[in-house]
Amino acid sequence: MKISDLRLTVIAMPRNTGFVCKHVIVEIDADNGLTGIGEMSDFSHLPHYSLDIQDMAVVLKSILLGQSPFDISLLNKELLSNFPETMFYYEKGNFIRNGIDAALHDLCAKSLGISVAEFIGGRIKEKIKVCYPIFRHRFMDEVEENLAIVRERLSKGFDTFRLYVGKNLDADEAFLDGVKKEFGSKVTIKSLDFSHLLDWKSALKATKRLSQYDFQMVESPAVQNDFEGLHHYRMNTEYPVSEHVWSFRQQSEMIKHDSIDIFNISPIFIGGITAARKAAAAAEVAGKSCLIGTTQELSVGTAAMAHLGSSLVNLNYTSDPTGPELYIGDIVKNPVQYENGYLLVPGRELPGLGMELDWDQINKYRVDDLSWGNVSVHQLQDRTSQTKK
Ligand SMILES: O=C(O)C(=O)C[C@@H](O)[C@H](O)C(=O)O
Ligand SMILES: [Mg+2]
Ligand SMILES: [Mg+2]
Repeated sequence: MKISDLRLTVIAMPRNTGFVCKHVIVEIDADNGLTGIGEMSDFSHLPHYSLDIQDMAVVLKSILLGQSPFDISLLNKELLSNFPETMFYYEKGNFIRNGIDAALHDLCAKSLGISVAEFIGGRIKEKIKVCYPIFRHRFMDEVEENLAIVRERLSKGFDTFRLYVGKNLDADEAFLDGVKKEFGSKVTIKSLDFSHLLDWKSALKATKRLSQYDFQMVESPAVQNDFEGLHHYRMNTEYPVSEHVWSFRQQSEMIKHDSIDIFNISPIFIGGITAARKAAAAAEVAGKSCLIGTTQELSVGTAAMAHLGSSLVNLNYTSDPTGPELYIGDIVKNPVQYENGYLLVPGRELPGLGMELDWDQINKYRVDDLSWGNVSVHQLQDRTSQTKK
């Protein structure tokens, strides 16, 4: 089997909040008639750093055409030399490699008639516990809106939430207080996510203030790449600490500095299923836990994470992928399913990722390019359509 063609389609998909995220659907054709699909998800981070989609297709074709899709290691090596890692969380080269790597996995597994989970080592679980995100409060009047989201999502089976914090601690506290009073033990707060907004000492002070409420762990409580700061934070708190993995150098520094307890691994931020498996194995060898993070993918990207999570031995904390629940639409005929707060892994009987593109939906949301226009810093950081200053 040889790769014969590649297509990239840009989708602009609004979230329920109105905030629009751009994603790229990847299709890789093989000379036996099969097509593998993947997703480069959520280019809305760093909106002013925009990529030329036509140019990207030309470069990717020059790397992939004529190659065997089974040469995944070789192709990843080649992709990495063209779209290298940087030490930055939202580096878009990782997004590009992720979409291609997922499509290669889909294509190879389809050609073998097996699911991606079986292709990468088999299934340990058939469903993955996930939590619903509550985006960062900037104003007190957002507290009631966010409590209403908890109410609505709880009625749909999501009993675990994560909270982005650190911009308005009065509002963070009021929200946690509201959750405790209204929902008590029916609702679990998995994590407080500081998203690198505060230095470790300020994050520690904020954590102490919020620790009168129950939460399981704390994410990104230091500025990016402050490995020692994370270690100091960790040594001064009783909560497990998690951090995203965005480069192997960064992961190795976090291991060396014993910075964290849990690696938040998402294929999008480390550059694919292949890289994510490597990161999970490194975590396992270092005696650390994992969870599957998210950029808020559509169903193709989320299915890839479900297959990955299904095969990991050290996935022992609640994971984050809830993208398909956040957007107003999707691009497949059979979106991934959530049940009682779990993401269901597409079944063994479905070859590849188990997703089928829906061209009516794609044509509804497709746009020409990845250019972004005017998005404010707070919209970017807080993932909201809110324009109030
Ligand atoms: O844990 C995180 O950090 C995220 O989920 C990042 C978010 O900004 C996410 O990428 C989103 O787009 O909402
Ligand atoms: Mg995070
Ligand atoms: Mg995102």
